[in-house]
Amino acid sequence: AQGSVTASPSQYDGEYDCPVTVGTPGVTLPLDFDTGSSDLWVFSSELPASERSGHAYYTSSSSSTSKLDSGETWDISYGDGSGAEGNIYIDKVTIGGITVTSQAVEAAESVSSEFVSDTSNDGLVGFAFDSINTASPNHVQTWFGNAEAQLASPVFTANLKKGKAGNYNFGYIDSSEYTGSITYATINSANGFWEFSASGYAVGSGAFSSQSIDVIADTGTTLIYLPAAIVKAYYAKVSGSSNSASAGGYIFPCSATLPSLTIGIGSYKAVVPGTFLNYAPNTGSTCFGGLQSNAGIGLSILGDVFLKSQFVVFNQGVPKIGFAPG
Ligand SMILES: O=C(CN1CCCCC1)Nc1ccc2c(c1)OCO2
Repeated sequence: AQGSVTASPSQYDGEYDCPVTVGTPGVTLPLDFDTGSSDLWVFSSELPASERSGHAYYTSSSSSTSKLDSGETWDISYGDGSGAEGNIYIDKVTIGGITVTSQAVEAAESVSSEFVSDTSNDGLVGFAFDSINTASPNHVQTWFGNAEAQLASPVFTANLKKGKAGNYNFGYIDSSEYTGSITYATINSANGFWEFSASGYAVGSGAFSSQSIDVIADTGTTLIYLPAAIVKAYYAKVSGSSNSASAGGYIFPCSATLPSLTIGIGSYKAVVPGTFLNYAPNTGSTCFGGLQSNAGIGLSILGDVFLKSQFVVFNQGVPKIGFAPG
């Protein structure tokens, strides 16, 4: 089997949400596909009504195929401080025409305010490695982990776009979605992430600095977070920029012309256009950068600002990750 699903950007490309059908009869929910985590969780009838407002949700008792995963709970916290927790049902989950008949569906009993107010999604699908799934006392498998048996190849691809719909494909690589050739990097999955070493960076037309940068590819994170020294070197080329405590990161005049950012993957030079690095308006005539320091995060993240400039192959078989111009 093979599948494909549309990925729709929220405002400012903050996240990319995809329709996922759960249970029988199916309820279709827009879920945030997140290669930085490994829980599939949904807003549910078990939430207080106040936390469900503005959201669609899963009601396990209305699904004839739902079965309580007795004794199992989940509780997740994300790097941005948001979180959710609840209990678990086994039910049918279909994405892009591919159905997993016995998927662990983590039903939310409580969600943090960030999720209540983010009405773009009604939960998440984690596409990282099973080792960081939060179900307890036993891990549950990701949807992709369960779907792999149906796929010709243990791959999914991300074809995210700036300001318009893109897609995720499962089980195949569509050569019409990229140009040139795909360059792969080996994945170190020891921390449960799609983690690899980038080979360096360049700012605009400047010299490429060859250095190993440990990064994760995370579709669930909006921005790019890199070591402070690299970020400082980037904004040194943006007149009027500053690292603003009140804004929570680097800002600059919205009229600024931003240089591109090149990230090396092996010998491949992945270029993020300067326009992608003006993320969104801040206050007044200042704008907030799509590249920010990783200080305090503990790792570097290639989030959507980077990923939407590329065609990305996530191969869980090896594991390896591939990039080509989108
Ligand atoms: O938390 C996330 C991603 N997370 C994915 C699930 C939805 C809520 C956002 N990313 C993230 C991770 C570390 C960070 C950060 C953001 O901001 C500063 O440090």
